[in-house]
Amino acid sequence: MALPDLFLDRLRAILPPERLDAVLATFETPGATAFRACPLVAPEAETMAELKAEGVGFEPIEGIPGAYRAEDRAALLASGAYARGALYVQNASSQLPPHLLAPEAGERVLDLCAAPGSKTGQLAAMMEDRGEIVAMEKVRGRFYKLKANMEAQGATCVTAWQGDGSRVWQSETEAFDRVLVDVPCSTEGRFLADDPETTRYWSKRKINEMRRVQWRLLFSAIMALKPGGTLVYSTCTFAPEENEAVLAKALKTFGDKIEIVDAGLPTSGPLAEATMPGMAAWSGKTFPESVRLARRVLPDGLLEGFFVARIAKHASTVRA
Ligand SMILES: C[S@@+](CC[C@H](N)C(=O)[O-])C[C@H]1O[C@@H](n2cnc3c(N)ncnc32)[C@H](O)[C@@H]1O
Repeated sequence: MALPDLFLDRLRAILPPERLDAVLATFETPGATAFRACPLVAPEAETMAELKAEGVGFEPIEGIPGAYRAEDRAALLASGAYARGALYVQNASSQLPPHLLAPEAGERVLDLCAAPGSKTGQLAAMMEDRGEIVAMEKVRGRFYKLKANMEAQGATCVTAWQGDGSRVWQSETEAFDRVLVDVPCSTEGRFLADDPETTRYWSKRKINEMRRVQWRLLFSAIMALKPGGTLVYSTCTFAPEENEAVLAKALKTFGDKIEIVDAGLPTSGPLAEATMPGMAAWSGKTFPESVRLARRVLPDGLLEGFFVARIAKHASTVRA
């Protein structure tokens, strides 16, 4: 397997031994295609009926509301619904964070690292396009992609801002009901053994660089969240430095003003079987017990490798 040796060694230390072979097998072939309907473009029932009428096969994904698995990717992409923007191709794991965040219509929501807008569009649909989603993106080209995607998905409640999300809290202190922090990461969950491009920029140094960026973003997200609000932190990587260690730093910094709470994922069924709790320790460091409430999603050919955590903010983090 052409994956970096250091990555494989780390994975052996991260995963339970009985899960290792199944996870390694997923790096050999691209995963199945998952998608969701875009109800702000056309009602979901109409889109699914249209796909059926065209002979495009799909089945609902158990445990993830509104997520479907396509039988044949090419047929899905050739469908009328895809051409009209009535459906959006999005990995099943990537559809989890918006469900954990559970935004309600009328709320003010911050999507701190938003492009290309897969989760922003999903949030807007969950909010029935009512309220406001501020969607931030630092990289100019990706910001324009985000804007185009929101237009295509009929998400008029989204205000796209180009800028550095790690600074937004300075002007938007405790201003949002919910915050999604889907941080940039070392993307280990997307590695493919026969595609060197997927691992090209990976290194221990990259992990450490990402960890610093992620901490600044999570800090900003917590500061921008109203007391009483909910935040979801997610990555598509296995590295504990970018996952549990970032959460542990938040707990150390903010104490009992924040709390990691149960992620709220199903406790039985295929999704539950594909996940494991956050790690208790890594590299000689023990994490606070509540970090175990985060969930690691292990890739299984449908779900890609992911990490999700839900944080409740109990009190203001602004110093008097
Ligand atoms: C994992 S991707 C987000 C994917 C997106 N949430 C989605 O579901 O489509 C992380 C994004 O954060 C952006 N980013 C990196 N640093 C940032 C920063 N300081 N502020 C805001 N966005 C940033 C990256 O350019 C990238 O588009």
